[in-house]
Amino acid sequence: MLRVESLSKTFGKGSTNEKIALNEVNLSLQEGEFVTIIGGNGAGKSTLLNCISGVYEIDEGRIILDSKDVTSDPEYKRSRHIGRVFQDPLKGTAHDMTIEENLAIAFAKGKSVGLQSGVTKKDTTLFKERLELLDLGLENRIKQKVGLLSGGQRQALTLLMATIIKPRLLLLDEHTAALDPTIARKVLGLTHKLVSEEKLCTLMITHNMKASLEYGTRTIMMHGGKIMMDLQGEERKDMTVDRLIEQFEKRSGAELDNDRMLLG
Ligand SMILES: Nc1ncnc2c1ncn2[C@@H]1O[C@H](COP(=O)(O)OP(=O)(O)OP(=O)(O)O)[C@@H](O)[C@H]1O
Repeated sequence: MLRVESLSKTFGKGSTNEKIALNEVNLSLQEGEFVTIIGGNGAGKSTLLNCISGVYEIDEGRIILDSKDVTSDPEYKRSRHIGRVFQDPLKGTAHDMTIEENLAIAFAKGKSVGLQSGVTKKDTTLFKERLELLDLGLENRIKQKVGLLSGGQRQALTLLMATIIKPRLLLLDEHTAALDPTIARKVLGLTHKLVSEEKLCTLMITHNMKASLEYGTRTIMMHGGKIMMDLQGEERKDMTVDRLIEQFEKRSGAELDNDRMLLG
C-alpha cells in the first residue's frame, strides 16, 4: 500500500544550521493498517508526513503508493490520494463558507473537472448522512458558516472532509493536540470509527502515549530521524506507557524530552 524506502531529508544542507531530519527511513504499510507515530521533539515525525505528502522534496529514497512511485509527483497530485488533517483546527476548513460548501469542495476532489456542478440534492443527503456519524448535530446546521463552530467541531468536520472521498492514505498530524481533553477523546474516537469502518490506511502522529497504544493496529517510535521501535501484534498488546518510556530510553540512550508526551 505505502512503501517508504531509505528516505532521507536534511534541512539547511551545508549551512551551520544543517539538520538531518530523516535518516534512511524505511516503512511499509499494508492495506487498512492504522499506525500511530510517537517520538521526542524534533524526532522527524512531521517531516516524515510532509515528505510522504509531497510538501517537502526528499534528498534520497523512494515513496511508493499503491505500487506507483510518487517520489517526484508534486503535492497537489498526491493530494488526490492522500487525506490530511493538521493540528490547527483553522487549517482544514474555510471559515466563511458553510459546512455544506466545505464538504462540497472536499467531495469535488473525486470528480472530473467539468462535472463539478454545484451541490445537488443527492450530495446534501450524503453530507447529512456523513455528518450524522459525528454525532455532533452538525447535520442540522449545514447552512451555517464553519467559523461558528468550536475547534473540536471543526476538527471533526475536517476529518470528515479528508475521508469523504476514500483516500488511499490518511495522514493525521497531532490533529487532536489543540483540543481540550474531552473533545480530543471524542475526535480520537471518531477517527477510530471512520478509519476502521472505511479500512483506511492511516498514519497518525500523537503526543499522547496512551492514545498511541489504545488506537490503531501498530505503533512506531521515532528518534533522531529514524524509526527506533516498531510495535505490532502481541508485543504491542502487552505494552504499557511506562514500559514504552523505559524501552525508548534504553534503545535511544536518551531521556524522553517531549513534555507533552510525558504529561499526556
Ligand atoms: N522547514 C524546516 N526548516 C528547517 N528545519 C526544519 C524544518 N522542519 C523541520 N526542521 C527540523 O527537522 C527536525 C525534525 O523536525 P520535525 O518537525 O519533523 O520533528 P517532530 O518529530 O515532528 O517534532 P515535534 O514533536 O517537536 O513537532 C527538527 O530538528 C526541526 O527543527
